[in-house]
Amino acid sequence: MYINDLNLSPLVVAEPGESYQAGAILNRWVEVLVDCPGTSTEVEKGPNLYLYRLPTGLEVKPGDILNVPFGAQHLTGVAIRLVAKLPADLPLEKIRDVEDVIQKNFFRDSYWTLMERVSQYYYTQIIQVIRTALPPGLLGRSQRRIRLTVAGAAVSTNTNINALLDTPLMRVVRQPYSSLIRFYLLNTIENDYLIKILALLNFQSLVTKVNNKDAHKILQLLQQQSDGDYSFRYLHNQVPRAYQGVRELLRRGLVESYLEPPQLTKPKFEKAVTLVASTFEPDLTTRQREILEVLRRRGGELWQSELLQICNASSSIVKTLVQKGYIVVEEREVLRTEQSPALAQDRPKTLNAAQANALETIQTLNGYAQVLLHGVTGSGKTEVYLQAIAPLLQVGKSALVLVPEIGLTPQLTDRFRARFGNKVSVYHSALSDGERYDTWRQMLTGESQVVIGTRSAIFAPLPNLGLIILDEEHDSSFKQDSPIPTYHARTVAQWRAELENCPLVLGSATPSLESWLSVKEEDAGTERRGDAGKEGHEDTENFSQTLSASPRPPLPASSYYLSLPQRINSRPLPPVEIVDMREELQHGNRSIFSRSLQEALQQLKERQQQGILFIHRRGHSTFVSCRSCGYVLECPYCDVSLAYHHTEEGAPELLRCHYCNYTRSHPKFCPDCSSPYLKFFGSGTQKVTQELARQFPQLRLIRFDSDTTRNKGAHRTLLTQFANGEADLLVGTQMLTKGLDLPQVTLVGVVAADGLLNLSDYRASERAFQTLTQVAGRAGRGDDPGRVIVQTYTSEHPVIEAVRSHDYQSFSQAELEQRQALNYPPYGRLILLRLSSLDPIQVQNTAQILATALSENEELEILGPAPAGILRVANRYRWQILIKFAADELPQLPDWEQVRSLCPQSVSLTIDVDPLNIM
Ligand SMILES: Nc1ncnc2c1ncn2[C@@H]1O[C@H](COP(=O)(O)OP(=O)(O)OP(=O)(O)O)[C@@H](O)[C@H]1O
Ligand SMILES: [Zn+2]
Ligand SMILES: [Zn+2]
Repeated sequence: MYINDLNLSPLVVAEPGESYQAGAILNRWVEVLVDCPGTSTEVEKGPNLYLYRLPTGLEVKPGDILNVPFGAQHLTGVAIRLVAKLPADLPLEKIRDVEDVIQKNFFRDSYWTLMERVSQYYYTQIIQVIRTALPPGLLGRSQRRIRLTVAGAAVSTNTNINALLDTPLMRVVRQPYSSLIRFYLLNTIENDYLIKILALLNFQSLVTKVNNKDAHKILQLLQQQSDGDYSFRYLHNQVPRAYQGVRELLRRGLVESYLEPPQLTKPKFEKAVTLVASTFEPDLTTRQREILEVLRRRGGELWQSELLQICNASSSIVKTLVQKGYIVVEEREVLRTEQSPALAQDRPKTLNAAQANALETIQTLNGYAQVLLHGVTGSGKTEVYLQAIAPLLQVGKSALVLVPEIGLTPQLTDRFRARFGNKVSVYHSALSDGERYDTWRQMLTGESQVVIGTRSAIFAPLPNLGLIILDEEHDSSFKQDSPIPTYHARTVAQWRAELENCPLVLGSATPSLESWLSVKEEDAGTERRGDAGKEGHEDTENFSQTLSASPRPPLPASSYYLSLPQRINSRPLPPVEIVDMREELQHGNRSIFSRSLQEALQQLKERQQQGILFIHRRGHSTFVSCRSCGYVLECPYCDVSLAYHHTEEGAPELLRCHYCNYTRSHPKFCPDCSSPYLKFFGSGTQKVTQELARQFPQLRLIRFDSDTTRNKGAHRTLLTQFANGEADLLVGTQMLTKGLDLPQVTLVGVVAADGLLNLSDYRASERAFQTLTQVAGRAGRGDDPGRVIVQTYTSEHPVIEAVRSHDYQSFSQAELEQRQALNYPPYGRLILLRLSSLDPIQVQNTAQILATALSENEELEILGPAPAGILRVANRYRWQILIKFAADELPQLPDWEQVRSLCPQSVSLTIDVDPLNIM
């Protein structure tokens, strides 16, 4: 954070009145958003919004990050709006001064507007949106610190130049940064040197000029501390009016204030060794020369730890070389961005006609537009993304690529890294806080780059966005169910593309019905939404102007439909065989594997090919019950049965709740009737792998589910093992269905499709079709033809038929007709109110009261209140109300604050806009 400190707090603090802008400033007050709810004496303007005065000489603009006093604390906040005139009734003396500008222009206008749209559309306070967008813990928990400047240190040490060279500031200045920054810093030193000398000459008079008693106390405290550095809070505790004292010292240039990022997210420093001598003199021992040679061969610069490791040397030899003047050792910041193994450089492929056409269309787009790239599995969508991004990087722009799950990022990121090298960074919630923080700061530099990330990466603060891509755009993991805001990354991406005026590419083999309908309607020339043209870019001077405006879905962009109807090299899509498990039973096959699948598994080994087995559930079995009395083992906190988990021979047998993670040991006897005959029902990944091991001992297996991929890097390790041929069969859940591109996989088996089909959700069919098509699409991507076997007890289901015939069009046609008839999305819109409480009666009553109040609005269709699909989870009782309305005419929506006020304290309410899970 040091660099920023230098930029943020000027080394020389201007005397009041000296500022050339002083006269021009009319707006003397500013509304500041702080991340601190609750009561304080500050003048409140709205939720988390407080009014402050701008001290003379301090220039503040909306979007700056500020430091403000708040009660007895100091907080970080965002400047929202400048205010020229105050209402007459405001007690002026209650308004406190802004302390300082921490970072200028942090939220650019378009970024801020994005925050506001998310806040309005998802009925979430803006501070919650900001929390979602920033790396964890960046706002609010930052600590303001005060330290002596060079002049301050001179005053304190009252000694010579040498002492000055060891002040915190000088240490900062001596940090090795890029040559440009270094140049800047060196210049600063020169100036500073003058100040320093002046300070030395002058210090007595400087001190006498400080005529504030508290300031003197603070100076003393800082002098006694070896680094000359304290948190403001500490000073505040020690000195009654620390606030004024610090201001005085700041004004005199004796101290400077800086913001220390949260503990978790401090920059990481390591020692770097740089070769500074060009010739090696005879004063060197052979060993020393050896080390210098290594350094030279590696380009003259290495981390010290690396150098020592390569040379198998100790740090004392480095010290000697420093003393002899051959090398310098400096502390340097290491960015904790996710590392990947070195990759062979990859060249753009020659596109086939459909790819070339798609690329050309994308490249001719100028500004905001939406492209649906509908390409069957293995049609080369990723290659189109890569080639669309390449020219953008050439002109200094950046690209944002969103992917559904971390499970598939290693392979995808490798492909991007092989093409674009270290211009690629990864951003998702499985990174450590430090990694997230550093990756995020890397984005702020504005260098052209590619960011690949999951849902929340849609908020990546890339300044020069040239393209946004959502890969597998239909995937439901782009939607956040909780916590609030319950945003959908696709919706946010549409706003963002509009605000940044860049194209948005939605890629999928099985587009969501939302995206499909929007291109179909564009085709038919119909306008779906009536409010086009209402909005240009927001007024940028005034941040909060839209705070009260009504929320709106993204504007229709000019949209394009691009199709990649064939696989690369005209490879056929794999034939899909449907096996009716009822018939298997009739033929006396009681195994969980049909005869077809057994035969195919048998052949795998013989043909030296690989297969993927998809199971809907992790764990062993869905439930355990007693054969004697029928008792089912259930979670004591949720209304669900416990799943049996048994990882391997000798491991403890456990029962686990998949909702709240409650875990207990597997009982030997029925808790109800003490019978020893407990039976497992349903099959999860564990049971299937056990069964496989029994029936096909020759097959080597890898289990890939959330149990086996919990550790960091596990996804990559398991997938690499499989890709290297260390196993014959990959057995896993949902997370292996997407994006895997392994040419040697010829067989895909779906153990039981029924778990996907029989969900009581209006989206169940769509989701089942998408999942099964994606899984099937993993087979036959190489030279050997693929084969897919889907086992089911309901072979007549229309989804099964559509998957068999690879027929997206007629499936979505039929599905859309049903949705339209019932006014479900994408025709109608939904808002789901989720209520929960520890008190079963109160939550039910509240739900009833809310539903009654809401039904007064005739434009809304109210469904419910109804208990949630699983009434009790983690001891909380859950009820819900579904609100349905027409998408094209936004009705007068309820006043959510009023709705909230109907909820007693013990009942919590979440408003889920455009919910995907309504079970
Ligand atoms: N023009 C091309 N010539 C040769 N090979 C190509 C070409 N385009 C893509 N490929 C290769 O074809 C394979 C499939 O491409 P890719 O993974 O991009 O498909 P996809 O459409 O993204 O698939 P899915 O949606 O199923 O994940 C990859 O191995 C890719 O390197
Ligand atoms: Zn029993
Ligand atoms: Zn539970």
